[in-house]
Amino acid sequence: MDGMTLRRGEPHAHPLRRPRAPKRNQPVGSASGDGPPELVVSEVTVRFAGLTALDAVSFTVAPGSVHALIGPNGAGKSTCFNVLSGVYRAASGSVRFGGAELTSLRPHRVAALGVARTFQNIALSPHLTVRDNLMLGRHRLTRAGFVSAGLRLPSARREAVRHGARVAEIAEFAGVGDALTIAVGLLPYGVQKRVELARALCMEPRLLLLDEPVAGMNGGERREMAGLIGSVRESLGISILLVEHDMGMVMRIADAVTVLDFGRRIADGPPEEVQRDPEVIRAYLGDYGEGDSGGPSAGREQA
Ligand SMILES: Nc1ncnc2c1ncn2[C@@H]1O[C@H](COP(=O)(O)OP(=O)(O)OP(=O)(O)O)[C@@H](O)[C@H]1O
Repeated sequence: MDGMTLRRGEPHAHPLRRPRAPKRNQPVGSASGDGPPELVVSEVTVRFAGLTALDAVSFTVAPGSVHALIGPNGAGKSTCFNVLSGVYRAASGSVRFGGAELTSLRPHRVAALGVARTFQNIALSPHLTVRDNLMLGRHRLTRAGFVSAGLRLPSARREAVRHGARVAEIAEFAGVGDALTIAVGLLPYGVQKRVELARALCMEPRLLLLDEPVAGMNGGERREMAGLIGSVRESLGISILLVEHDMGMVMRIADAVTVLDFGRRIADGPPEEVQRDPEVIRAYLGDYGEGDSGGPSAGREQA
């Protein structure tokens, strides 16, 4: 299953047999020849004690699209991500990814279906090298058992070589190929965030959940990350659902936007429509204060 497709439209090519290593952001292939299925979130409700964090929220992430989930602080975005990745249970509603119902699955079962996630705060092992962190991302694809790996049986060695080559390829794609032997904790913040995205790609996902991928980055780092996310969509055909406060980035890279406010969906559609929606403008003005530049149409100049 891992890395068998060079790019969409070339389903039989094997990226590891290519004569030249891909340069940064060149296609590296996806998990399988299959495109991702739709992600259909239907009427999902989540309650914490007396608080309704998500109130019958519905939206659909089209296959191969970049879909942004936005909203003021406390709107329910992280709660939604946690439902999609199996961390929180919904009180009601469903989340279908192809033929699978995700709401009843635990996180490792959701991951096994090809749903990978990055976190708001970097969740890498800082003392391990980039290569080792990325190899950990391939854990679920590893077939060699503990014993055969420990005994360094030929089959386990061959598998390790194959995963190592794939890791190097994905690292090149993400622009961190030069850092494979460096401990993650020694790298600049923006590079660490790209390593995190690369680790998610190492799971050969069909759907990527990116939680504030450019939070804390400077302008240059933001542009690089936006370019990388665009490349993931264009080269790998992976669906991407992202939570992001940087509205400039959302409006530039998202194909569709869902807006939450107090746990309710208040808008859903193409970015240019959503940013003109009076209810969305009201929600943001309420959150940021009138005249503040943090509203949904404010960020075009950002990043
Ligand atoms: N584990 C929890 N227990 C109780 N309440 C929670 C829990 N997680 C979230 N909430 C509450 O649910 C609501 C939605 O929170 P959530 O973190 O999903 O919002 P968000 O849109 O991601 O906000 P932010 O942009 O600030 O990260 C908030 O009122 C929050 O306080």
